[in-house]
Order: sequence, then C-alpha cells, then structure tokens
Amino acid sequence: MEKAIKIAGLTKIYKNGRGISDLNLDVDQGDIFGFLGPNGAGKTTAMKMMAGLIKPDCGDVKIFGASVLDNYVVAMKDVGCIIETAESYPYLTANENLKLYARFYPGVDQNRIDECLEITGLIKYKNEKSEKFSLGMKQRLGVAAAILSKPKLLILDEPLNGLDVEGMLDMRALIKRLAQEDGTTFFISSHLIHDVELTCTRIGVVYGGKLVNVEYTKNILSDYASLENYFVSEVDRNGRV
Ligand SMILES: Nc1ncnc2c1ncn2[C@@H]1O[C@H](COP(=O)(O)OP(=O)(O)OP(=O)(O)O)[C@@H](O)[C@H]1O
Repeated sequence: MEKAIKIAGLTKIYKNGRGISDLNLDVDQGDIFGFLGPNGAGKTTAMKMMAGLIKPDCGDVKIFGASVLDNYVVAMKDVGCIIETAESYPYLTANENLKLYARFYPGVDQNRIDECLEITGLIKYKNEKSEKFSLGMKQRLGVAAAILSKPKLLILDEPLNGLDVEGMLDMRALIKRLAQEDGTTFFISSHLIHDVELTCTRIGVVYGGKLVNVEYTKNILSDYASLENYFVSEVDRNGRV
C-alpha cells in the first residue's frame, strides 16, 4: 500500500542554527503517528514543511505519493491540518465559520457541518461567536474545520493544547474513532508523553532537531515499563542537548 507520508532528508535550519535536520520517516496508512519531543525539538518546523507553510532547505515530503514541493495541490487534496493555533473568524458563529470553510468543498453541506459540530462536542455552541470560546473550544472548532471534507490524513500540531481533562479524553476518543471507523491516518505532535502513549500506535522521538528513533507503541511497552522510560533512554543514548 502507498505510504500516507514519506519524508526524505527534510531539513530546515534557521539563522540561529536551530530547526530540524535530515528527517527521514515513513508513515503507513492507518497509523496514528505520534511525533514526540520536548519544546523546541523541531516538531512544528517539520510539520510546517509537511503542510507546505515553509520551504525546506533541502529534502522532500510526499503525501500519498505526491510531493508537497512539486505538486502541492494534489499532495494536500486529502489532508486536513492544524498547525500552531486553530484560527477562526471571531465575529462569526461556530456554524458560520464552518460554512465558510465548507465553500472550498463541493460535497460538504449543512448536514456534514452539523455532524462535525456533533463529533467535536460543539453542537450546543453552534450559534455562538467564536470570540466567546475558550482555548479548548477554539481547538475543537479547528478540528471540526479540519475534518469537514473527511480527509484521509490529519496533521495536528499539539491537538490537546488547552484542553481540560474531559476535553483530552474526548479528543483522544475522537482520534481513535476516526482512525477505526474511517481509516483516517494521523500525524500528531505532542510533548505530553503520557498522552502519546495512550493515543498513538507508532511513535517517533524528536530531540534537538533530530529524529532519534521510531517504534511501534506496543513494542516499546513490551520492552520498557513505560513510554517515559523509553523516551529517557533514547534521549540519553543520543546525548542530551
Ligand atoms: N522562525 C524562526 N526563526 C528562528 N528560530 C526558530 C523559528 N521558529 C522556530 N525556531 C527555533 O527552532 C527550534 C524548533 O522550533 P519548533 O517550533 O519547531 O519546536 P517544537 O518542537 O514545535 O516546540 P514546541 O513544542 O515548543 O512547539 C526552536 O529552538 C525554536 O526556537
């Protein structure tokens, strides 16, 4: 089967010498891939290149076989993403925000919008302006917008940011449900070890601008007491920065 994501030699170093270098990584269809690393490890930089928001110094990203650099429109056809913060129009209601996004997708009607509001737990706030939303509610609205067109791949940067415990449980359940029921592939960044352990089927550890290892969660947990133990041992093995 075609890889959902194929990253080869992807590098972006900022003028201050930080960033991410020589990232090589394949993500299979159906994976819930966790991109785990501390603040500043280079996760957002990598994801911005994957979504075509910044240009790499070198390397390429292919999504379902299409290059983000050479064939952007085709590569992004079946992708939904939230990078950094989920933006919305503050003076529009949740429903109006989604209607605006829906115009990009011919197949998305009011039924699908309601379904996405329902899935993300926002249906009761459907007619409230997003300026009145908490961070977690804005995050949910971002997810609702990202899933409108039923993308085959969702790229989510820190999707649990700003969510309370219940919100985290909901979001985790939502990710698993979409993966199981619709076969959606996920690429999720997080610095929350416990969350990645509970959510992701495969994990790549990034540290100091490098991918230090990639392994299936079940293999990690059969060899280590917890993902945290694995993470610490991988970081030590590669030399702390
Ligand atoms: N526009 C920029 N110019 C210069 N340096 C940058 C820029 N953006 C990010 N960096 C630096 O590159 C490194 C990687 O940043 P990045 O945002 O990719 O990390 P991250 O893993 O997403 O971290 P976080 O979990 O805090 O979001 C950091 O040291 C950061 O300071």
